[in-house]
Amino acid sequence: MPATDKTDRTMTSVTAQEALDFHSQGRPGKLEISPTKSMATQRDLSLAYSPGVAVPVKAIAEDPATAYDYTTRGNMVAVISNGTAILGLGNLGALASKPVMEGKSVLFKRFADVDSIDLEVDTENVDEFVNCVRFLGPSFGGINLEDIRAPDCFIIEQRLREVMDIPVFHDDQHGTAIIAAAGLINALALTGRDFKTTRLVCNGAGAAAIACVELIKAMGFNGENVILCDTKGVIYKGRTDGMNQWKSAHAVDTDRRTLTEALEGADVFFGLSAKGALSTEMVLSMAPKPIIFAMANPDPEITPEEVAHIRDDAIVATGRSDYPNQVNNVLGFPYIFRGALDVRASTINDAMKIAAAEALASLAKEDVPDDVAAAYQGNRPRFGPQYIIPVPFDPRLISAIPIAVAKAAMETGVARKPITDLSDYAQQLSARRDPIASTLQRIYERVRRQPKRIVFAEGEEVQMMRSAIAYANQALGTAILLGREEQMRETAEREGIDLNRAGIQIVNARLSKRVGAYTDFLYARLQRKGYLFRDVQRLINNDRNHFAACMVALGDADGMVTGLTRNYSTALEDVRRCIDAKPGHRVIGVSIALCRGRTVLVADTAVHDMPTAEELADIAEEAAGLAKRLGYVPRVAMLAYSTFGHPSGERSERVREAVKILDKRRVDFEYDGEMAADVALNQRVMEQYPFCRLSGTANVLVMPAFHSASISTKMLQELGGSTVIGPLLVGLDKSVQIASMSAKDSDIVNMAAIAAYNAGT
Ligand SMILES: NC(=O)C1=CN([C@@H]2O[C@H](COP(=O)(O)OP(=O)(O)OC[C@H]3O[C@@H](n4cnc5c(N)ncnc54)[C@H](OP(=O)(O)O)[C@@H]3O)[C@@H](O)[C@H]2O)C=CC1
Ligand SMILES: CC(=O)C(=O)O
Ligand SMILES: [Mg+2]
Repeated sequence: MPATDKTDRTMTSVTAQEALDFHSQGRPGKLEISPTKSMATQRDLSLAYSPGVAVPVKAIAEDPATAYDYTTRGNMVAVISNGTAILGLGNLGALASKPVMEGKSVLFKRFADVDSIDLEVDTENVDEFVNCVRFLGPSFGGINLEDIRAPDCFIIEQRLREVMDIPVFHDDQHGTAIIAAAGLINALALTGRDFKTTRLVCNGAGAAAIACVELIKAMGFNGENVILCDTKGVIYKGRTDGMNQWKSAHAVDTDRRTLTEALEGADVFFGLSAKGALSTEMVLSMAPKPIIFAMANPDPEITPEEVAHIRDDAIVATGRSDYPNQVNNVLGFPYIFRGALDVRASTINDAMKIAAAEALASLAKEDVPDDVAAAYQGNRPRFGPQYIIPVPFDPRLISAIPIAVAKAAMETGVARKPITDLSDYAQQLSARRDPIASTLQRIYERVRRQPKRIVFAEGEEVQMMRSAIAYANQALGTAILLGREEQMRETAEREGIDLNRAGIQIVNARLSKRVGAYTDFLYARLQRKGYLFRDVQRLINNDRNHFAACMVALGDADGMVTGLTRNYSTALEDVRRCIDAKPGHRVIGVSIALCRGRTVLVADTAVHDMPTAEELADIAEEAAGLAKRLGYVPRVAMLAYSTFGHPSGERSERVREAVKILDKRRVDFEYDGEMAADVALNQRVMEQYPFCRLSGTANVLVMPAFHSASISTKMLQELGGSTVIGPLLVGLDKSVQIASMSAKDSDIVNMAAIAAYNAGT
């Protein structure tokens, strides 16, 4: 079990009890199988099973490649172990390895949307193991071998690769090697070293260690400068005790015999052995600025605290997520298989591994988005000794790594289904990570074709600056940051943000030549609403929401985003002083909730407290309009606590009345109600009302009042695991979006993109 002390960690560790509770609570274990096709009706059954299923059976028999079209094969990986080297815990058997293998399967899904199942094979006999696995090819697009001890793992992998026509990848070997190589590239760069002259000692000469050493040598590391050690000490030329052919291949001419001797003056330590194998004395004897990758799991060869206690010039990495610099194969296997599956690669070769390592290393050098900063509990990491490698929750991994792997597969001729449009592939990859992406993808794409000028009203806020940079970087248009330039530049300098790039414009309201025009414009609107000229002057000079909204109103910007420093309704009031509703429209808020692959729009989540029947009908029209603009065919449910008159009550009457109003208006979208949420969202429940006019479950939910809208979307987010975007402002004459005060920079960029999209692409 991981230690429970919390000294100087970036993240809290876990207790043994917490780990057991986590695994036993609810449904025991960590995964379940869920169908991808509806099984609601007799017809579904006929299609999914007999007789319908016979059709794809025959098609696959005729052309085996169609298995990728009609079955799960193309996205399904088996995680297979016999439990002979479970993490660094040793040989605890196949059954005991199951929590780790279930874990790997879950990580495949979570990080790269690869479906996966764990298979524990209860034999230590190499032939039996190979014979068990070799016939499983038809079920899977790839085989991930895990926690099988050396040297058995080398023989098993080699033999399976020979007889199977799908990638067979021993993760402890190659996954680990890829991540360690990526970390090494960056640690060498940070300490001014190179592959030719650096001296490396690797403790452990098993699966992970041999693969790490082989990969870095394949990448150009000088083999003469690498010493391997195992439980018997240094692996030197001529040693006979405890040797095998894989160790012999890396034996060197040296008179050093122990790990202690080997490490004297060494630049790099790779630990792929066991807890506590590296002593502080050994660390003291290493060269200046030593690089120490203590990768044994769950407990490293030495802890970062122990190293920090004796020297302050070391770069330290471990395999754990509760220290900085996690060098762990979780950063690799999900994405490597993603890329390999997507081109139907027949194997995962060295070129694909090196491409993955290089892509990972480069990513660590880029500016870090909010989601990653959150994984560091708010301490935004910057490339340096404490951040040489991205963290597993880095949302950029899903697009960066698979694409590098897929390209390398195509270049080396092992891709059976090459990808022609890589930019389209990059978008598909992002969409896999987060269902929001597929909804937003279209918006981003359209904005890119017609870029827009968006004013980021709270330009002095760091998140606004980061979002503006991201907006400009993604070629969405010009990001106008509103605020005092000097302040902004100071903050930017401190935060390492580069404002001197194309697509960024800074506007200081006080120095702007447009102050007069904005003041006149706003005074004309407000003079009969109790505002004196100098009140309006003050609003324009001192209040960035008013200035920004006037910029948009008078065409100096196409859209605006705000919300970080004021609550939603205050920001909306600011904007409404400057911008009206679009003629014939009503301003409302619509939230988009994405859950388990389903998207629903919920309205009104921002403006109307207790809408009248007339207002509810307007809300339905506005929300349906947004749904159409987002590419959905709206099916609007007018929600209430009752369904079609039962139980009756005064509050539901307003909703019923709204349906009648929509009838009179002859609107051109599907709607019905009043109905309860389960009727709207569950096909089987809806079928109990055969007269219901919705052709399927609702994708637009009009709530009877603001409180139910707000409460239900927040519950969806907190309890239902939904991602909720918005509320998006709909119905304004000009394009404005208000982010929530807790918005991350990625949320703000989304809001800015939506503002740009609404500005008339
Ligand atoms: N961070 C990561 O992503 C990963 C970390 N690992 C970690 O690496 C370690 C090894 O795993 P793996 O290669 O799969 O296991 P193997 O069983 O294949 O290899 C273990 C190797 O470690 C050596 N060893 C064990 N204890 C010591 C010690 N005290 N001093 C020197 N050498 C020792 C063994 O020596 P001998 O040959 O003499 O028996 C053997 O060469 C584990 O702790 C595992 O958790 C593994 C994969 C990924
Ligand atoms: C991380 C991993 O695969 C291991 O420690 O075995
Ligand atoms: Mg492992």
